[in-house]
Amino acid sequence: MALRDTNTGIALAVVAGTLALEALRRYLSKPQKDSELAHPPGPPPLPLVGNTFGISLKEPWVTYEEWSKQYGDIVYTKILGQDVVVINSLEVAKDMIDRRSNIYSDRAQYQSYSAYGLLFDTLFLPYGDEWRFHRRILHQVFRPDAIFAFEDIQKRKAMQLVQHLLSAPREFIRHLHTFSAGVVLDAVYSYDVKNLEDPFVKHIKEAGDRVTLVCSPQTSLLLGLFPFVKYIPTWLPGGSLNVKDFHKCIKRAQDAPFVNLQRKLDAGETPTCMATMPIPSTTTYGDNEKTAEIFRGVCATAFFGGTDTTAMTLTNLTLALVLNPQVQERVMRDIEAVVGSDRLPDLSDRSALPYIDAIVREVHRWRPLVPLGFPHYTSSDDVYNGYFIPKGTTILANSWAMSRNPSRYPNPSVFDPSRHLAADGSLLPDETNFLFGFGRRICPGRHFVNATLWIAVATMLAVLRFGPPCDEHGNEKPVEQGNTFGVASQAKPFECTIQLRGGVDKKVIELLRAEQNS
Ligand code: HEM
Repeated sequence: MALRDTNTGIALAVVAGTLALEALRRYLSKPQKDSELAHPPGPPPLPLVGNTFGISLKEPWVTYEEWSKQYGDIVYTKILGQDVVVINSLEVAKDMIDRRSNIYSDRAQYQSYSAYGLLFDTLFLPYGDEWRFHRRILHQVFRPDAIFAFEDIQKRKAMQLVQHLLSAPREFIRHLHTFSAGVVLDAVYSYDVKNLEDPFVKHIKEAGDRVTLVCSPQTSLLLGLFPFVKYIPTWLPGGSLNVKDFHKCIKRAQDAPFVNLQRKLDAGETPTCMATMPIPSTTTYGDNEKTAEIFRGVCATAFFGGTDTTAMTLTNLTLALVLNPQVQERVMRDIEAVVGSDRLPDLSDRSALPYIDAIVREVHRWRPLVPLGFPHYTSSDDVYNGYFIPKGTTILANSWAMSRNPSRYPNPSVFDPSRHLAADGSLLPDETNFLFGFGRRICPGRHFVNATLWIAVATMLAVLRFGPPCDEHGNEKPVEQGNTFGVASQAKPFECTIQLRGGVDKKVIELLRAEQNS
């Protein structure tokens, strides 16, 4: 990472200077407010920097939740001259972002997005025709009734995951990443990943990391003020921001999977994956070449958007299982009753095993992966409940605060899947969709990832038992329960034990072996 290899003191000074200059630029260039209506309430801003320094750097979502106790569900603040509205309640978020989605569906556009060619990725595109075209493709592939096409991949990869966990349990986080990359790469490009050393995975991972670096708010600011940073040679500190090298890296990650796929097609294979799905003739954008280029970008978006998110959620899920043996016991009993012990569960058992879906929902709620969602941006002025929300306001939906609402989720810090079940054991209507965002921008991969997580939990708990770590004398050690911080937040690395559970039928062991040898 570029900022990691610079001296920390210099980096801090550059960032502080950058922030101050940017604040001054925005303050001077900002037109006066043109409405008599008040903004929503919020903490009084300091000149130039606004409320920037009153916000926790590690957990801004906690600061915003505290503000909501004083100012209400919708809080206005100014960060570096930028209007920001933070929404802390699910009802208000639905009211604004879902019901007024024609106003709340845009994304802020930083100069770095176009300079680095990031607009191949749906996530960064402004609201408009090209974005709609992306969403049509994503919907066609990942809508609930289309994802069954990927069931075999999810099942096969889950069986490989169990094998990996049994053979090297200490490296479980690595296996969860291999599994996630494997499912998504196979679903998108029909590429079979064996391990994380795979050169293909390395290329795509490097491209993903560099996209994350360039789109971070600090780098965007830095590049806005010091555009020459783009030309720093690759061998100097900061060289990973070199724009020419960046383009090469992204192009390699986007094109290589297609070259590989073409080889398969030339050899007469008929792989089922996103990249071979026919694009309906109504789904075009510009000429054929442009359509094909966009299609490659949407495939890469699915890989970038789907891989780390799946692995990080599985890491949180493993922590939840280690800390809650009673949850594991219940799943094992359910699987025994519904599936028996001589085969593994598959997605056809899903409706008969609602507790596993409840676990998946609860892990999204218990440790929200993207606690502030991805910022939306208003494309025109709005008036909400008598408050003025100007065009160009950044909208942050505080999913973390929503997931901690005690009237909706009593004892919110407790991992309790049964809160998603009715008294008769059936699933309640899904109230955890907000953890995938809002309105027209809601994550298009949510049904696919929930199916992937379901099959992973079902397969793991049919065969394995997760427990706390032990020292060399076999005594249990405490489990690390902290969280990392960033745009996405996950469990800090922790230790655990993973063992074959008692009573697993020989047929199941043979099935797993057969999958490993295939
Ligand atoms: C646990 C896993 C995941 C979580 C928590 C998650 C969460 C999110 C969130 C919060 C957003 C922003 C939504 C908004 O702006 O309101 C988003 C956007 C997006 N996600 Fe996911 N996601 C996950 C998995 C996936 C997967 C598996 C895929 C693809 C197969 C995917 C593809 C995308 C794309 C393309 C967008 C951009 C949507 C747009 O801007 O229109 N995500 N995701």
